[in-house]
Amino acid sequence: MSTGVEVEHGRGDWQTYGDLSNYQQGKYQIKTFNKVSPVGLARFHADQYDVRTGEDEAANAHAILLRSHKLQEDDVPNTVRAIARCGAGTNNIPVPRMTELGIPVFNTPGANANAVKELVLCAMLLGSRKIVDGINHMKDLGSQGLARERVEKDKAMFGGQEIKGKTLAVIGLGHIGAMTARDAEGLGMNVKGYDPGLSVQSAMKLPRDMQLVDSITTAVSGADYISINIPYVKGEGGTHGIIGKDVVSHFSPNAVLMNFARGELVDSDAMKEFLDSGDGKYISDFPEDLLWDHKNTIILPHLGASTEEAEDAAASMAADTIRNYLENGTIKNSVNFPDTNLEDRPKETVRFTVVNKNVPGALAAITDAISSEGLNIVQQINHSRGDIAYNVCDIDTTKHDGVVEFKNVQEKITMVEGVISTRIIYGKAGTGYAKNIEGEYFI
Ligand SMILES: NC(=O)c1ccc[n+]([C@@H]2O[C@H](COP(=O)([O-])OP(=O)(O)OC[C@H]3O[C@@H](n4cnc5c(N)ncnc54)[C@H](O)[C@@H]3O)[C@@H](O)[C@H]2O)c1
Ligand SMILES: O=C(O)[C@H](O)COP(=O)(O)O
Repeated sequence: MSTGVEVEHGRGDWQTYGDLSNYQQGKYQIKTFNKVSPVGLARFHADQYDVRTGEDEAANAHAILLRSHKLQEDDVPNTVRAIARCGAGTNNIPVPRMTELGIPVFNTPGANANAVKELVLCAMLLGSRKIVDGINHMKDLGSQGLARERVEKDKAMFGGQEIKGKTLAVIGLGHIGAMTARDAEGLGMNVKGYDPGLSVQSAMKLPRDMQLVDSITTAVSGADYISINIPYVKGEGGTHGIIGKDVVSHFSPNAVLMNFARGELVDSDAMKEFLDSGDGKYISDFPEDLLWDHKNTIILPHLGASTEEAEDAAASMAADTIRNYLENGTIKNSVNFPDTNLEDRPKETVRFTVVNKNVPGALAAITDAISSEGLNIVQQINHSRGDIAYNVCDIDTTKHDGVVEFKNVQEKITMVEGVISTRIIYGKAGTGYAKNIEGEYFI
């Protein structure tokens, strides 16, 4: 990807940060937590990437890929440029802190939605027929040699209902909720849904006859089945315990709540009270202390996204996203950084990116520093989101024979008030990254 011109900049050794013994110059280092699909990891070509799946190998990583691992700040060395969640929920990542550190966090919208939807449909059937009780009963009978003798007689103990004609309420009509609503209608159910942030993309996937309502309580009132498919967000205005006493008080006595989103969305005390008082059911892939062994619950391991297809799709999307960021500076599907996509880098230019606090004057300081070194910006993009701003500039190298002196300009820009990090995306993979850490320059 070189233009033939040598760009003189810091080597990105990060010597300050300890052990370099496993650091291969010239390759991006990818650290994984959890078991990430090898199909996805294969997107990191071995000539440019070194993927580390072992424990204690985070030192000097350039990017992190993970699933549900609860990421701590200590897992994130200063060399890390980006983090990707192979999946939807990013509540296991300290996203606000990563934003402060200038690190984009990505997820993989929709990549595992079909898998979750299928498990929700399965849960609905588990909730309408006594399938689990029946299986356990047959095992008991079998172990006593009575299975064939009692099978017809005992079936009367396990009668159920059909889902056709029943009402399903879907809370959250994103990738999973919209698919669930559509397929439930296909199975002959009446569907209603609630989502104050419904996207156009999701709205287009909703079944034609579904009823959109304007509150959770309206959605759950009179519903036979309820599926919650929203993110878990801590703090004020968040979704912690959103299915609380007030909402549960609107449940029909026999309602089945399916929670394949996050355990913390449901207030366990309120749910237990509801389950104690009638025939309602709770089906989830998140075990909560008060609920996991209740007679009216069916609790699975966290299996929603655990299909081969979903694991491959989520890991592939995460790997492509990280590659696009590391190799081109492009941001897509970030939960804390603005979408940013500059046209392909023109020939004979060098790409330079800056992450800075979204404060007045930073952009001007960056462009001034570049022009004061006699360098010309050919194309540029600057986007912001909340407290963070991101710039990508392509800088002309044609007027420089041999060496373009970029070292000084990078240091100058990195040390501008409010700048967090800068990157020269050129030459050897993994080099050219500089950070302003509390007023000190690291490269
Ligand atoms: N069990 C699993 O393995 C598994 C797998 C994937 C996702 N999930 C969970 O499911 C959640 C949803 O996944 P998705 O892919 O559909 O995400 P998504 O972002 O496509 O959809 C989420 C939807 O919820 C809506 N929403 C947010 N807050 C809401 C509220 N208070 N009330 C109603 N709607 C609200 C949003 O507007 C959005 O449309 C994830 O955040 C994750 O926590 C679990
Ligand atoms: O948010 C998600 O995508 C799911 O909860 C899947 O989690 P997992 O990748 O750990 O199975």
